[in-house]
Formats: sequence, structure tokens, C-alpha cells
Amino acid sequence: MSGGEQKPKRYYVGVDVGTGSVRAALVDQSGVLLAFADHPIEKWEPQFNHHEQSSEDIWAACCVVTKKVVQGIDLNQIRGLGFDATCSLVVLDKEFHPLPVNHEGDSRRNVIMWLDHRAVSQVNRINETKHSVLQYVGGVMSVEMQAPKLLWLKENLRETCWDKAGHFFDLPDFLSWKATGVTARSLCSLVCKWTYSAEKGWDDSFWKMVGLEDFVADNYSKIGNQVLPPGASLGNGLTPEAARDLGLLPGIAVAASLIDAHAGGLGVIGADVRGHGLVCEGQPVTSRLAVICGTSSCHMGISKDPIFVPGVWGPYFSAMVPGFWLNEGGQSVTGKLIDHMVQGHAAFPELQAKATARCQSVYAYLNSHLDLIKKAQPVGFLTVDLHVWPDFHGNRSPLADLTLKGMVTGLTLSQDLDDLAILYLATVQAIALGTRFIKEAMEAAGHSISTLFLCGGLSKNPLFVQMHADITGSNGKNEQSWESCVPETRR
Ligand SMILES: Nc1ncnc2c1ncn2[C@@H]1O[C@H](COP(=O)(O)OP(=O)(O)O)[C@@H](O)[C@H]1O
Ligand SMILES: O=C(CO)[C@H](O)[C@H](O)COP(=O)(O)O
Repeated sequence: MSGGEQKPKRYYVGVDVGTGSVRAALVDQSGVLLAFADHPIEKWEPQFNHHEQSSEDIWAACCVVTKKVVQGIDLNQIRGLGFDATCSLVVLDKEFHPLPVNHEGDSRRNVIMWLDHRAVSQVNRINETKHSVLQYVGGVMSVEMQAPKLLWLKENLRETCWDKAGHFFDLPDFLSWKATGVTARSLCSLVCKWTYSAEKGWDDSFWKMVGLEDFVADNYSKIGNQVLPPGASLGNGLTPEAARDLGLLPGIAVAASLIDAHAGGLGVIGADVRGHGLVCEGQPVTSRLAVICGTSSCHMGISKDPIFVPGVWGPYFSAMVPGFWLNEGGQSVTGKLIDHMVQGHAAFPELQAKATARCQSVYAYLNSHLDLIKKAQPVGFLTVDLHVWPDFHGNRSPLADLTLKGMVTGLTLSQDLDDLAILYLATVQAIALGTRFIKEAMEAAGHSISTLFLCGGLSKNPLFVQMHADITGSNGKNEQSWESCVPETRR
């Protein structure tokens, strides 16, 4: 090629399946974002603490957003495709058809979502075993992980689901299977949510002890006995059927997947910070805490050696950054809690009307309303008499106690817009205090964290970012809000 000729462009597609929607990004070989699309996905809550989705609905949404971002692109220049998704449990029969995860027998609803808390009895019994694998999930297994949900299915849906099941996938792995026909699982999902060890593989004694010896008997064929590092190329790439679904060409490389928080963490934790005047410039990457804040929040800290943090998931080897150990703190409801508090307030209809009149989101309107009423004091002082304890869906970290509940103190008879704005602020502050609680627990165990890197929906809320900077002690200069498109494709 002569000096003057441009290198042919190479493109990559990343698909991010969150709780409420699927997002796709098209990036070039330098990681520059060229196109973005999102599409909502269905969610069912048939009873309290049961949260279900449809793997076929999620796949259809992946196809919609992928077709949108590649419009006008020469498909021959698309070199790779990657998926990340929430750690929800997908159930398929031996012919890969969906099976119901509910008593109604509705097989469209074949996904138990990550935030589902149905398996309380099961996770309590698993934790009572005090099995050694539990030390690698912070000492206490979360009801949001897969073993409790699998045990619930065996004990509650034996005939309609469990006996017919051929495959149990973590959602990220279901998507890479759907794209390639390869049933290999990602090290990321199995290590973080299934108790798999990168070094030793499956622990037969754990599955036998908790009553899931079925998996040992068939050599783990239903939950994965071929495991690949995230980003590894799967089989022969995209199948012709999946290529038709997605609007891509068959054969392009498809990466072993990542859990959504790990993809977000990978996308921000290695950011080039030169020229931003951040204290972490020149410090090791282990001084950074990636906070992926969407429906939930995930606090991703890495280390060269394993660090055992009571109540914080991990340490997980090579589950996010190859060669590093990962600890993952978390708050099960972040955006979901803020939405819950705001939408449940008596003044919400007035807020909606006023925000719409201004062509603003309700959060942009609330932020400006707080600036209006704060008068001379910093906005944080408005909540001097009102406080929120944010564990409305239990405490994921560092207390790791699913029985904890939420609390609001300082309520009065007022139910006007000012009252709503101050309750919203108190909720944002409570979440930031929760992040501080997790950061301090990680530091007490050996992490040394100087800078928080936020990404996800809440990183678009300047009040949320500022409260995190103020309350976690990292000043505004240290706080950097990074919008990580879909880092998956940056591999
Ligand atoms: N521009 C924004 N300003 C404030 N909050 C936002 C904004 N965009 C999204 N959010 C909030 O972020 C949450 C969704 O985050 P997102 O990362 O998109 O979701 P997911 O959990 O599906 O990955 C919701 O609670 C939503 O209210
Ligand atoms: O446990 C998880 C990651 O380890 C869940 O996938 C995550 O908490 C859900 O993410 P989001 O709030 O973005 O939907």
C-alpha cells in the first residue's frame, strides 16, 4: 500500500444488555464511538421479589440495535462482535428451547433476573455449609448468584422445568451461544457467579453439599465444562442464522462474553487520564475504583494479589482485567431506588408536568430545583434533617445481609415539590454514603483507592457524581465521570 493510502477502516460492534434496555455501539479500531442505539426489553414481576425476562425478547432487542448501528457500513469491514449482560439465569431444554421459571408455566419467561430474591431459603442453607468456595464471594453467597436460583428451580419447578432442562446459561454466555452455537462459557461469568475456580475448575464437593450433585454426575455439561477467557474468539464466529438475525455477515469473530459490570469496569479502569490533573495520573491502575452505576451499582477494584474483603464479592482472578484479582462491591438498587423514591412521591405528577414543560428529564429538573432552594448554603446541607438508609432491596455489600430494609427519617406533613427534591437528594447521598462504606471496607482489607471512575446511567447525573466526590472524600478533581460506551469491543 502506498504511503498516501488510508488503512481500510475496521469496525467492531459491542452489545450491552442492561436491566431495562439493550444498547449497541459501533466503534472503529481506535475505539472511537461511531454509532449508538438502544431498545427496551420486557420485564415481569409476577410476585414480590420475583423478576423475570425472556431470552428471546432480549435476543430480538440485540438484533434491533445491532442492525441500527451498522446501517450504511460496509459489512465486510466489521471485524468483531462482543456481548456483555446482567448476570441473569437463562433456562433452556435439551433442544435449546426456553423453559418456564415460574409456576404459571409461561416458557416465554425463561430468565430469572439478577435482582430476583426468590431463593432466600436456598441461599441461607448454602451459607450454612460454610463451604470453602464461599471465601471467594466475600464469605457470604448472595441470593443474586446462580447456585441458590438453581436449587430453587430443583425444589420448586421439578417437573415443568428442572427435569426438562438441558442448559443453564448466565445471560452473557447465552448471547455468545446464540451468536455462535458454541456452549463454552466465559471465565468472567463462571468465576463470579457460579463458584468456578480459574485455577481448579469446578468443586464437586460444593455442588454435592448443597444438593446439586446432578451437575457433577453429568460432568457439568448443563452449566459449562468448556471455559474461555473473556475476549477469546468463539468457534467459527457468527453462524449464518445469527448473522441474518443481526444483519451482519457470517463468520465474523465473536468474543467470549463479560458480565455487564465487568465490561463497564474494563472500559473505564484503564482510561488514559493524562492531562486531566487527576491524582491517579502516574499511580498504578489498582488505585482506581470503577463504579458502574445503573439500576444497581457495582464497585470494581483490582489488585495484583488476592484481597479477601468480608462482604465484598471476590477475590476473582482474571475475571475483568487479565492477570489481576478483582473485588466487586455493590448496591443492588441505585437508579432503581432513586426512581422508586421519586416516582412514589405525592408531588411526582407535578414534577413530571413541570419537567415536560421545560423539555427536561425529571432529574435535570430536580437538580435545578435544588439549586433554586438551597439559598447560600452548599446543596448538601438541605438534608440536614432528612436521612435515608438505602437497603430497600437488602444490603449487597459490605454487610451482605439480604434481610436489611430501607428507612427514611425526618419526614414531615409536607408533600410538595420542595419535599420531593430534598428526599431525592437524601437518596442520592445515601447511595454515595453506601459507596463510601464499600470503599472503606475494601481499603481496610488492603486496597489503596484514590480515584472513582463512574459509568452507567447515573454517571449522566451531575448531582449523583458530585455527591460521590464530596462524600467519598475524593475531591471534584479526583472524580471523573467516564461514559463507557460498550467497552466489550475494545478488546
Ligand atoms: N441522563 C440521566 N440522568 C439521570 N439518571 C439517568 C440518566 N440516564 C439514565 N439514568 C438512570 O440510570 C438508571 C439506568 O441506568 P443504565 O445504566 O441505563 O441501566 P441498566 O441498569 O439497564 O444498565 C435508571 O435508574 C435511570 O433513571
Ligand atoms: O450483579 C451484577 C453484576 O455483577 C448485575 O449484572 C448488575 O448488578 C446489574 O447491572 P445493572 O444495574 O447495570 O443492570
